[in-house]
Amino acid sequence: MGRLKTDICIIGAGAGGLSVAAGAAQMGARVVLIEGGEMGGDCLNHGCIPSKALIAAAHRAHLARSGGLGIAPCDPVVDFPAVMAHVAATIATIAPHDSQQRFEGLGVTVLRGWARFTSPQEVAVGEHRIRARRFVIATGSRPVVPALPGIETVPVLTNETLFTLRDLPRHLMILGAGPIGCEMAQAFRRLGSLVTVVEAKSPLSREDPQATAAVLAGLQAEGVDLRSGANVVRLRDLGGQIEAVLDDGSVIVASHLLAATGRKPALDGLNLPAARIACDYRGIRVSANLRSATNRRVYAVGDAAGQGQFTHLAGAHAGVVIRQALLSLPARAPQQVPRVTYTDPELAQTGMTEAEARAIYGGRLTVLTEAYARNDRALTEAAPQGFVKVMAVAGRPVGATLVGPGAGDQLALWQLAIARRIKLSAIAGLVLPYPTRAETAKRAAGAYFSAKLFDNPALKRMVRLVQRFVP
Ligand SMILES: Cc1cc2nc3c(=O)[nH]c(=O)nc-3n(C[C@H](O)[C@H](O)[C@H](O)COP(=O)(O)OP(=O)(O)OC[C@H]3O[C@@H](n4cnc5c(N)ncnc54)[C@H](O)[C@@H]3O)c2cc1C
Ligand SMILES: NC(=O)c1ccc[n+]([C@@H]2O[C@H](COP(=O)([O-])OP(=O)(O)OC[C@H]3O[C@@H](n4cnc5c(N)ncnc54)[C@H](O)[C@@H]3O)[C@@H](O)[C@H]2O)c1
Repeated sequence: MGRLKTDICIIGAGAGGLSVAAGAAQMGARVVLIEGGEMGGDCLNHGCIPSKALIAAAHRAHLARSGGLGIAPCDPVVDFPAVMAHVAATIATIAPHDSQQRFEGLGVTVLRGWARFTSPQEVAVGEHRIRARRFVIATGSRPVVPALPGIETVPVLTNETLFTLRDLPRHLMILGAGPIGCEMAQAFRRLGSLVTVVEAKSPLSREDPQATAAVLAGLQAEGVDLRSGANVVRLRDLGGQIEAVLDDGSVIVASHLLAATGRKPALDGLNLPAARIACDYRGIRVSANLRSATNRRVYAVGDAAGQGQFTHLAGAHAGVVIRQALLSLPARAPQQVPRVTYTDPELAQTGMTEAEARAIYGGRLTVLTEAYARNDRALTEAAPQGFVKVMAVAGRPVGATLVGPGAGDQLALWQLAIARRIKLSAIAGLVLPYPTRAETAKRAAGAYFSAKLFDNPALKRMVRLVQRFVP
């Protein structure tokens, strides 16, 4: 049995754990990193990377099928095994960055196995016992499969198995229209599957309703059969087919079933009581600095910290832990976390939605909406759908909602502006390259001032006065 003493012991080598490990090791700390599954965690192996690689292939098929701008549409031949080979190759290209070899090269001790606490200051993995000054729980989350009558009798795909498919589903039924459900519905539809989505409540319910409507209109126009406010009351295996009976009496018969009904923190098996670490359904109970409320040696990052499920949030959490655990500096988890749903059109959000801002600021809120239909680049592409909506208070943005191609990339400007409290006047005054979709940001910001500038009798009088005297 190996007994190890270290400065930091990290459980989970996904986005959060790897970022803490890389930062801590390169700053001179002794680091033990424990991974029970695959290095790289969910994002690399079963999440962001395979889903976005699949979405990219589906986008190509969609472009070919759409034609337009003088290009005749065609019925693309989708070679699904080749599409999945692209997905696997993308993972393989990125994997070395997250590999055991790379981390050992950085001086990290990497142990493969499932970790469990044996006491408030010790973790066991296989034959090893690790005592550490600080522990970081970075164990991520797992898909929740709903306990529907008959679900145990049918094969259920989750994100952990979806990307191992070798044959294109003839008819994919998806439970849940959150980001996973919507992204995968559109991708599989574009690749040629029939797709039915059953959503118990409302699709993308966190998002701005106007933005959601634009995304859903796109999905439905492409043939995704979306059943909102519908519940599956019974599932049955018809021998190679899956039958779902909904609460309105309708019946769906599909070849495949994907559960995209949310995720719960992966804390089972950690034996948290042995370390006096409190948790709830969201994750480890942590303070604003991500430290366990009940065991001060312990931090949680990423999905396990229960503050949101995004790779960039896990990365930001890692920085918060490193500041405190290595440098003894204060730090807090970020409050303003952007999110993007990678449908076409993309839906990107940072800061407050209109509804959130209105609830807080009431009449002080100004909402500035700028449609891409007024953007020259969008018009050259004959893709005028979507808009930028900016929530502004006292001359500064407090939220931004973007819908359209590349909305996620264009969100960066608003993320910075809101985080750094940059004034709308600064954005309106930017010189941006023409023609770009980013100009929509400048126009939206400019709209805050245009009424004051162009419909202002006092200003008009002043301009006329000045004009009388200038030579
Ligand atoms: C289909 C899908 C698409 C997504 N797309 C996006 C996206 O586009 N953008 C985005 O920002 N986010 C996306 N996400 C979310 C993103 O994948 C997660 O938020 C991110 O992976 C969380 O990182 P993490 O480090 O907290 O956990 P993970 O990456 O899940 O890593 C946790 C690791 O801990 C290991 N582990 C767990 N328990 C133990 C234990 N007891 N002992 C040892 N090891 C353990 C696991 O094996 C795993 O490798 C997506 C998720 C899914 C499912
Ligand atoms: N682009 C991205 O950044 C991205 C992409 C995918 C996933 N993620 C992360 O992963 C998390 C999980 O995604 P998700 O889409 O699985 O979860 P989610 O919780 O966001 O959405 C799940 C949906 O399933 C519905 N639902 C729950 N039980 C149901 C049932 N029995 N029948 C029908 N519908 C049911 C819910 O009402 C909800 O709309 C997200 O919250 C997000 O943080 C991010």
